[in-house]
Amino acid sequence: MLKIKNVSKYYGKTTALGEVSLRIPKGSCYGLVGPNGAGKSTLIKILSSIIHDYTGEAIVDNKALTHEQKGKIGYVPQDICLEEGLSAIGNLYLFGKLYGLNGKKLKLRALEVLKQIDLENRAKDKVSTFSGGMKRRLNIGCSLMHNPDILIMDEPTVGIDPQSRNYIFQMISEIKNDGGTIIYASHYIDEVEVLCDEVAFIDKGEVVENGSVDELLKRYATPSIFMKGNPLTLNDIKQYGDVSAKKGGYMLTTNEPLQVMENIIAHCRNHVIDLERLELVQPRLEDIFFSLTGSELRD
Ligand SMILES: Nc1ncnc2c1ncn2[C@@H]1O[C@H](COP(=O)(O)OP(=O)(O)OP(=O)(O)O)[C@@H](O)[C@H]1O
Repeated sequence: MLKIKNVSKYYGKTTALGEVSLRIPKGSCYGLVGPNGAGKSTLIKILSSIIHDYTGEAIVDNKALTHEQKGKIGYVPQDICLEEGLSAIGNLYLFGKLYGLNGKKLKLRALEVLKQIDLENRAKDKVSTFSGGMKRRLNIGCSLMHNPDILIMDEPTVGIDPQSRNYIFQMISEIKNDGGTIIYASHYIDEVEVLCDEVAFIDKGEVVENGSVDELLKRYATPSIFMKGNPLTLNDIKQYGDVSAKKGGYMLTTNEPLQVMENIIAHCRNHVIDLERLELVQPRLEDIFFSLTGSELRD
């Protein structure tokens, strides 16, 4: 379990984080979601012991985040941090040594990690010849060298191809299956929705909401129905819920979507309206974030 209690960090007059408290369960994939400048990287840098001048407490397995606890954490920075002139295995050796590995242990661990990041066939190639996605995978591999219990990833899929993105997702589910904890910061909320068990919404340095993804979806998202018909007008449907025009049709929110769908079908049949589309729209985390903060997540 990782706990953050009343953590604040200021840069001059800028509040990067204000009294943030979170509990991150062991073995979970925990999403930190917020727009650019929300404070995600600052929180991650505190947990990775890169930033020390903060107030509040960070606690790992019931102990304050000290040098000893630091070894339990792996950090994948937002910007790729590799030695371009070294090979993939050379970089893994370098980071492994920084974490205190050497000799046979270092070599064995590097081979394990190479397999995990699926770069065995490029082990001896220089990083400067790698694609952006391969560099991202190697960057993650470097942070796994000391076999951390908690892996913190800061926007790990920015600027990569879909194939590498899938590799990263696969890696995350394998780490989770092995009992590892992942903290995944992203402003790609669709990724968080797929990968994470729990999520914290961060905006302007504050946690505006947190909890299990399923629970938040249930708690906040009102079901919506999208419909399009010829000739379907606002007057035909406004009696069934809140309606807004969207994509050439109408979006209607209601707490009784199935009943309303039945009513609309009956109404269209009785009024000779050709109903071209009638769909239940799945609630999304992105809509919840927007309704709570008024902030958009995308660049
Ligand atoms: N070294 C710094 N000096 C001054 N202000 C900073 C510094 N680092 C971050 N900030 C400010 O702190 C706030 C939080 O930034 P942070 O990088 O933590 O956000 P973020 O959510 O990670 O955003 P992004 O996704 O763009 O990295 C922002 O207002 C940012 O401008």
